[in-house]
Amino acid sequence: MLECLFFQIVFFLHIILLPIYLYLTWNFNYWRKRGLHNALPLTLFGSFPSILTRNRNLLYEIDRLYRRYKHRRRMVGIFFVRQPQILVVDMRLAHEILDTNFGAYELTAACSWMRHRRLNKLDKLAAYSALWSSGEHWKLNRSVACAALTPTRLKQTHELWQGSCKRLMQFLEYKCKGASPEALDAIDLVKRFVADALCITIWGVDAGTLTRSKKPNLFLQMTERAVRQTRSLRRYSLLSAVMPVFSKLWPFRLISNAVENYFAQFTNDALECHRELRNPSGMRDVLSYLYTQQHTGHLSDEALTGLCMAMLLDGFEEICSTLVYSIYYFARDSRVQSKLRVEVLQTQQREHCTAFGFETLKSLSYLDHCVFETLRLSPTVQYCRRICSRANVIQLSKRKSVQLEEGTVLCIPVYSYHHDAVIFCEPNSFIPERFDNTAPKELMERRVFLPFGTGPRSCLGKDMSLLVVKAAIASLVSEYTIRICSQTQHGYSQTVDSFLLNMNGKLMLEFKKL
Ligand code: HEM
Repeated sequence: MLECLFFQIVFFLHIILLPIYLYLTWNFNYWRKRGLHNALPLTLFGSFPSILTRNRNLLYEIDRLYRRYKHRRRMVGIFFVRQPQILVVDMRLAHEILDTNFGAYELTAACSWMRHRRLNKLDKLAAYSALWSSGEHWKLNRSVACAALTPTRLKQTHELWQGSCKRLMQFLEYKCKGASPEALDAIDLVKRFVADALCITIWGVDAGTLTRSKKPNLFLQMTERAVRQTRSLRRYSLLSAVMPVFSKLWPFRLISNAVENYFAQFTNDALECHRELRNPSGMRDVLSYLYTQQHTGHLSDEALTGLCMAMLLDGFEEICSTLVYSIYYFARDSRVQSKLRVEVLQTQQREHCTAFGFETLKSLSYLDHCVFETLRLSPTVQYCRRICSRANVIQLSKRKSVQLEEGTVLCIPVYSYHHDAVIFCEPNSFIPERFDNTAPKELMERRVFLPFGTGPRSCLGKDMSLLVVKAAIASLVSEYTIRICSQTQHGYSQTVDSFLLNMNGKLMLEFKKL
């Protein structure tokens, strides 16, 4: 009787598990049939076990594959759970995909996901972001955002960030007063500063994130909420890769109603200030610029909110991460920090100034190299993904080529390029001096260094980000020494070193007034 029950259970288990097994492994011959070498996929996991085990960042697994194939193949077939994708190993091919043959790969993973959801129906405001849009929408969004961030306009806005830096230093002083030793959470500090700098640049008003108020700041809370929501898209796209029907059953929203309403109201209030000329930015902010466009008949109120919100959310996390990592590397390396301080203080003396002007900030070459070294070692965008917008043939060697179908996803492993010892000696060390011989610009032109991507879809916030990050660092190191404190030595560094900077966690550092 028991034996019979046992066989029945085994039989039913087979009936249930066999279709799942077949479903998950059905595609595993996909690349072999097309004559492309593929990294051996595992059932359930595909080429990346950590997608499900979550024991380490996906980027390390991409890096493992990159190292295995880098001198042997231009690209290899991989499986994102069961979805066939391509890992682009050859940097020249990456250049072709991102830049010279852009027409064939114009979609990014983000905008392709948004396209499938019929843009504008859900997430009205996200539709104004160049990051999330495609086709004509993308061209329009990108051109409006780029026009608001031209070098001339950035020069005008620069004074606003100087105000943000001043508020940062006042806030730091206030925070350090009671603390002993002066240990502060660097992530919290950076988030407050970046929210302040972006808010004054975009809306022309003070977000109040660097005030002494003990109450949680609503602007920061809403920004973080929106960033968290876009992050959870990763989990959602994983489920969609296993079961494409999932995305139809559960239409994920990128920006919740509450966040959308908050920023719509915020934009309205800021516009009121503009109309009554109570604008503290002296009309140098992005909203004022867009408002003049609105008067010439181009933009609706919804577009104004959408464009402003997109600019905040497309760059907030990236600037925060770059700034937090930079500060962390300075705290770990007193030699670099001292050398940087000498450059900053000597320039201050020479120019007889405390705050750095636009041109002066650009001329601080060691600071420039420190920021680029941070972006090399810890690129905030670890890999770029592109999607074939039409069927396309890629030459693998003189005699061999492979046909890629429309919709094929290609992964460009930026982190792995930045950590390739053939290009960057001692790739895992923080050495800003490496850029003394070869300037970051030259490496970017050779497409071996891609902190801001390359080609028509490269980052449009690059110049603004570099200026904001450099202004904050110059202010900090000119007045404080930054050191790792005991809490960080025995815990947090592990999390940071494992690359995934946990922006919801803490990074305790010591700030000591000079
Ligand atoms: C240090 C800070 C930043 C870093 C490291 C960074 C990095 C990048 C990278 C690597 C890409 C290309 C992604 C790809 O090719 O798939 C990108 C795209 C983009 N970035 Fe940034 N970014 C930063 C700040 C910003 C800021 C402040 C803004 C907002 C003004 C912004 C807006 C965008 C947009 C809209 C795109 C998509 C462009 C398009 O598809 O046409 N970024 N960023």
